[in-house]
Parts: sequence; C-alpha cells; structure tokens
Amino acid sequence: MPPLPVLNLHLQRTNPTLFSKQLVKACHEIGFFLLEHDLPNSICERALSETRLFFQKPLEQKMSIYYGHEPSFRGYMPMGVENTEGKTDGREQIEYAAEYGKWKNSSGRCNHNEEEHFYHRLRVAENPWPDTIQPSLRPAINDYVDGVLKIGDQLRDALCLGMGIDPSHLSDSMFRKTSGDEQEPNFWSMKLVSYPPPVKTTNNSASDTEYGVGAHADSNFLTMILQDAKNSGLQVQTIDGKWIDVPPTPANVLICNIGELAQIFSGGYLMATPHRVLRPQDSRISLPVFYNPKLDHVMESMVNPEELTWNRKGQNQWLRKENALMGSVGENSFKSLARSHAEVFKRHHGDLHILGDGRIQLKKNT
Ligand SMILES: O=C(O)CCC(=O)C(=O)O
Ligand SMILES: [Fe+2]
Repeated sequence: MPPLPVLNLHLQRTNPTLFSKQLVKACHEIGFFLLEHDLPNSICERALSETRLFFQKPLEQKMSIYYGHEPSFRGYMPMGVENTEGKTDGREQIEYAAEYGKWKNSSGRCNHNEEEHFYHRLRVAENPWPDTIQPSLRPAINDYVDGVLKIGDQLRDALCLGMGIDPSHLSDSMFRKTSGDEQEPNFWSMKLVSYPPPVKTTNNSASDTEYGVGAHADSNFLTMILQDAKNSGLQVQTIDGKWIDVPPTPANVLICNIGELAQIFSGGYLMATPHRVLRPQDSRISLPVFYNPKLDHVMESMVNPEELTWNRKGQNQWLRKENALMGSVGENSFKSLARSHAEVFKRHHGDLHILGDGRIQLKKNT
C-alpha cells in the first residue's frame, strides 16, 4: 500500500518553492499528507490531555455544554447523535468554531423579509466552554487552535504558490489576516473527538456501530488533525477505491487533507479525498481543525485546469450528484452540519429545507 507523503514545514521557510511543489503534488495525487510542524509539543500534548480529561467526566457534566439547545451546532455531542450517510457514528465530541464577539451582529434568525443569509445563524459570540467543570480546557484549546490556524495560513499561501497563483488573491479577499482584527474572523471550526472502542457482546462480536465516522469528504478548505500517538483507525480512500491506513502519529505531526472548497478553488486539481475512521481497539482522541475563509465568501476556481499537468489516474470518487459542491463557505458548511445532525436541524431550523444534494432552501411561507 502506498504510504502517505510526509512534508516538513521547516522547508517552507528554507526552500518555499520546493515545499510548494511537494505540497501541490501530495494534494493533487492523494489529497492527504503528514506534516511535521514546529508548534510546541507542550501545546499539542496539553490540548490532547485536556480533551481526554473532559471525555472521562460523567455524562451529566459533559451535558452541561450540550449542543442541542442552540441553532449553531456548537458544544457537546454525546454518542449516537451524529450520522454520516444515514449511519450513526461511533464517537462523542465537542464542536467549536470561530467566536464572532462584536461581529456576531446577526439576529441568528432569518425570515423572508430580511436580507440575511440562513448560514449567519452559525455566527456565535462565544463558544460554550465548560468553565465550571474544567476551566483549563478553554486556554488549552485556544492555544492549540491559534497555532494550527497559523499553519493553515502558511499551507494556504504555499498551495497558491505551487499552483502559480499570487497568494494575495486568496488571502486579501477571502481570509482575515491572523493578526488584524478590523474584519470578522475566518469561519474556522474544530472538533474535540473521542472514539471509544466498540462494546463487545458475550459472543465477542461488536454490538454497535462499525465506524467512528463514516466515509465522507470535508466541506471546508483544509483540515489539520492532531491525534494521540497510540491509535489511529483513520483511513483514506485512494483514487482506485482502496482504503489505506493513516499510521499512529506523534504530537509533532499533523495529518492534513484537502476539503471541498480547495477542490473548487483549484478547478478539481486538488482533491477533497474521502476518508473514514474505524472504531479503535483502545480509545482514541483526535483534534481536527477545519480551516476556512470568512463565512460570507464564495470560492471560485482560480486556475484553468486545462493548463495544469494532471498526474492522477482518475477523478475524485466523491463527485456525486448527491453532494452539491457549493463555493459559498456558509452554504457548504451548513450542508454538512445539517446532514450530520438531522434532529437539531429540524428543531432549530424548521423554516429551512434540505434537498437531496445538500443544498438548503427557505421553506415557502414560514
Ligand atoms: O478523527 C479523525 O481523525 C478524522 C475526523 C474527520 O474526518 C472529521 O471529523 O471530519
Ligand atoms: Fe473529515
């Protein structure tokens, strides 16, 4: 089985042209790579251990930040509430996203008379942090996300360079600069995920769901994942339909993959690769960060695909009529949240209707 490409972020500083070339090759041919990075080990280990601590708490404590009370799909999602492709996923998680503070500005509601996009409901002033039961989680996760988003900026610019696009075309119009605060934040999101091992029945067969998360492609621009070193179970689908294992990786490695928005941006040259997670033998923690432009932006192809050299033998398997690829950051993000959390979507967004391909429409006369 072909191993995943390994890149080292240090090369981005010493030889940016070579790094960009390696990056684009990996993202074109498989859409997944392992990245050796220089985010301090202490930040990564602290984020993992604080996450592990949270999931060891009793259910009623974790439910203090339950996500189902709010329309924004943020907070604690217990085992059994999430599905992929109609099958229940075998994981529990906390989902967080960009905090909008003074930019929230939105009623969180939309109606037929307002010029407000339904996906503005995803803007929240502050995430639901479990400060009363674990005040140390918030700073640990904030430090981790800040560091990973900076790596995302570097990878975004390197992707542009490698594709022959001036990086400022993307960074100026679609992304807020990491250091500036005069614009609303980029719509990043993240998960703190716990994959418990399957519960065995007396005849030793697994009694519950087969996958930690079922096969899917990510709807965002670029994903970066830290996992605990002992376990993986993450699998990537190659272009010929085979599943390959992502190995266990230490804290100085991020598993990175292309999302649908980068596929759109590159005219399909970079691939939003299907992946899934098997249930682990032993429990597994992972911390995926989903890097994205601002919520209101609409991604378009910035290259002429015919001018690029295609090395890949086939098309992305995930291009299916059941999955509309929408350049709108807000619409594409809402698609995967609504699909994965049908109950919460119905409860809080009864005025919206989701079509078979994931597009969302306002119901008439609500
Ligand atoms: O936990 C992982 O390693 C991957 C999770 C994932 O693919 C997702 O949440 O989109
Ligand atoms: Fe994913």
